[in-house]
Amino acid sequence: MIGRLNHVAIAVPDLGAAQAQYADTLGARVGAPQDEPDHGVTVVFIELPNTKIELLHPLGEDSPIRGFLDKNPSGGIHHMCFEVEDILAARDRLKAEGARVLGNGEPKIGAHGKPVLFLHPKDFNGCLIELEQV
Ligand SMILES: C[C@@H](C(=O)O)C(=O)SCCNC(=O)CCNC(=O)[C@H](O)C(C)(C)COP(=O)(O)OP(=O)(O)OC[C@H]1O[C@@H](n2cnc3c(N)ncnc32)[C@H](O)[C@@H]1OP(=O)(O)O
Ligand SMILES: [Co+2]
Repeated sequence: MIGRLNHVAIAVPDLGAAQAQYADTLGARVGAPQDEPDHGVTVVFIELPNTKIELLHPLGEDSPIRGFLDKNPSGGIHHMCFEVEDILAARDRLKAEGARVLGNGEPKIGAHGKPVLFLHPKDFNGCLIELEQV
């Protein structure tokens, strides 16, 4: 059911510093910061030949990554995003398997303008999973 690895997300305490590190130290192709108010984050995408890295920084008072950064003040890998062809079919299959779909269970539009859903990290070996319909 899951397809390509769309991105690996890293929560970072200083977005400008992380952006500069990927651009200058690692020599990567780094995009511009993008506010995602519906998701409570500002994101920067880094284009790699085979996938993307998403740098995440909290946006607003109720950011879902605030607790993670409080626990990991120097940052850390936050989630992996897998592509699916049919996100509602994927959601229903996962729910039937007992996985917890986060939020209200309905897809939101993600940073690429496509529907996304998140699955509880405790149901997947401590790894928060994002699904994106492509
Ligand atoms: C723009 C979009 C896109 O790409 O298109 C995005 O990616 S938006 C990316 C940001 N959006 C999201 O992440 C939306 C989905 N996430 C959420 O709803 C939340 O972040 C949760 C995953 C429910 C966690 O929320 P919160 O940290 O407030 O809850 P909590 O403190 O009760 O955490 C429950 C347990 O999960 C652990 N936990 C929390 N975040 C985790 C993570 N990212 N990876 C692995 N474990 C994690 C905590 O340490 C804790 O474990 P212990 O109990 O063992 O201490
Ligand atoms: Co993401």
